[in-house]
Amino acid sequence: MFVLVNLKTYPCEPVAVAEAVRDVDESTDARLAVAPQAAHLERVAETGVETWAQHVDPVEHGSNTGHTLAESVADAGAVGTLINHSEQRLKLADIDGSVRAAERAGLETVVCANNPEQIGAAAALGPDAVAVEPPELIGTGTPVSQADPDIVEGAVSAAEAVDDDVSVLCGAGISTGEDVVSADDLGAEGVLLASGVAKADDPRAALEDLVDPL
Ligand SMILES: O=C(CO)COP(=O)(O)O
Repeated sequence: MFVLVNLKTYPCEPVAVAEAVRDVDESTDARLAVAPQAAHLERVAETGVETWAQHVDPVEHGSNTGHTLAESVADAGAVGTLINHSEQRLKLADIDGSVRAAERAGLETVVCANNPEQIGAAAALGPDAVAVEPPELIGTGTPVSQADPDIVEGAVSAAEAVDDDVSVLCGAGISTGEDVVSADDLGAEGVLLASGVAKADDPRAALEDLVDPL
């Protein structure tokens, strides 16, 4: 299973969380990675943890003030990027442009979507993976894998129908090892989570719990 920890803009210590993700990754067969704020990518990547960007824009080098260039996040040490997160929604043409920009920079891509219908559309753009995250469950601590298992199974079927090379992750409310096992049982190849680690009193212990049953 792939466990991708999104730090959003939570007030956590990104390097300390990165070191915990790196250390826990070494103790498990699961693949762990962390997605900090763009401004923290370099410091996080220097810890040796697998580092992801939270977003890249559909732009090239040039006059694009304030945009996030895929090549810059790759230079900072990111190896992948989220695209179209529920908190950073893009138009369809821009999702396509961001996937192409990420590919150009050699970044792995996970395109997020709300439901199986959108997952099918996202898979058609040819990312490495898609992630289904019902917005109403994000940050609630109620895991999608238990609250809405149909949406995870539906996302797996929708992606498979379009392109079975595209992996499916799920996210929203995932915070325990049991939640990750449920996601695995429903056919997801990984989970995307945030508050369960970034807002935990002890992020390292939260991560250890997450991977314990894997
Ligand atoms: O949006 C998410 C991950 O990108 C999910 O957030 P929570 O894990 O806080 O529900």
